Amino acid sequence: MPASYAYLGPEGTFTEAALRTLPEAATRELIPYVSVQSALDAVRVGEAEAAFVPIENSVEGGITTTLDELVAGAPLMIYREVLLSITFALLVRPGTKLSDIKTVSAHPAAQPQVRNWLKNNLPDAHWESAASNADAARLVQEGQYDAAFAGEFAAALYGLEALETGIHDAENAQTRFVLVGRPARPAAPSGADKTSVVLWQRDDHPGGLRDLLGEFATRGINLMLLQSRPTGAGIGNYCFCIDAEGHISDRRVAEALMGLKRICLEVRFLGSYPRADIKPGDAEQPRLGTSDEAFVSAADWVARCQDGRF
Ligand SMILES: O=C(O)C(=O)Cc1ccccc1
Repeated sequence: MPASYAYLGPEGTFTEAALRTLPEAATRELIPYVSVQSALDAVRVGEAEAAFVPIENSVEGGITTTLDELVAGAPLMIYREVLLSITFALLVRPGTKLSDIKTVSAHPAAQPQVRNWLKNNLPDAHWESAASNADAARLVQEGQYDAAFAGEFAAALYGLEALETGIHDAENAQTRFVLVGRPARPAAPSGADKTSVVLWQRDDHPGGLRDLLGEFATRGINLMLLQSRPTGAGIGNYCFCIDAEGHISDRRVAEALMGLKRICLEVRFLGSYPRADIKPGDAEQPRLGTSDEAFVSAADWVARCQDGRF
C-alpha cells in the first residue's frame, strides 16, 4: 500500500492547508491532483492510500462533485473530517491595480463567499471558474486571468501578491474536508462520531422522505447533513446524502441503518468517523431509551417473552 495521500491541488489549496492539520499527514507523501475525481480515482486504482477533498461549505452546502463521486462512483469510505475557517485573498501579479482587473478566477465553491465583495469592488470583472483556488492563482501567474481568489498563503507559491485579504461575504464561513479511502473496518468509536450514508427510495409515495427520516428520529439520532442529489434517472429522481450523529457500532445507529436497509431500494454506507466540530466527551448523552444498554435490555426482554420467561 503506497503511503501517500492524494489531494485537490495544485500546491497551495485550502484542501492542502486542511490536510496538513491531520497528524497522519506528516507521515505520508502528499500528492496534488488536478481534480476531486482524479484524486478519488487514485485511491480506487491503488495509486494512493487515501484522498483528501472538500465536501461541504457552510455558505453554499455540499460540494456536488465530491458528493456525486461518493454516491455513484466505485465505493469509497470516509475516515476523517476536517473543518477549516476560510477567508480569501485577491491575488494578482505584482504591480496590478484594482482598476486593471478585468477577469477573476477561483473554484466555483468560492463564488458564493465573494459575490458581494465582487459586486461592490469589481462589478464589471468577468468570472472564470478554475479547478481549484490555487489553480486559479497558477493561471494568474501564467497571465490567463488578472486575479484569483485563493488563500493568502498561495501568493508566494505563484509569485503573486495579495491586493486585498480577509475577503468573505459570510462571517465564520467554514469548509469541511474529508479523508476518503477504500472500504475497510471503520475506526473504533471516538466518543463523538458521525455516520454518513446515501439512501435511494424504493418507490415514490407521500411521506417517503419522512419514512426515511423517521428511522433516525425514533432512535433519537440527530442529523447533521441532508442533501438530495439527482440520480440521473429523470426529473424528480433523487437520492439523499445524510450525515447522522453517532457510530455504526452504536446500537441506535445500527438499528436505524437496519430499518433503512429494509425500506430503501439501496443504502450506501460511507463511513463512521470522528466529528471535527466537537471533542470526544463533549458529545450529548444518548436520548432516553436510545443507549446501547437500553437496546440490549429491550432485546433481552423480547427474547424472554419469546421463551415464555417474562
Ligand atoms: O481547496 C481549495 O483551495 C479549493 O479550491 C476548494 C475550495 C473551494 C472553496 C473553499 C474552500 C475550498
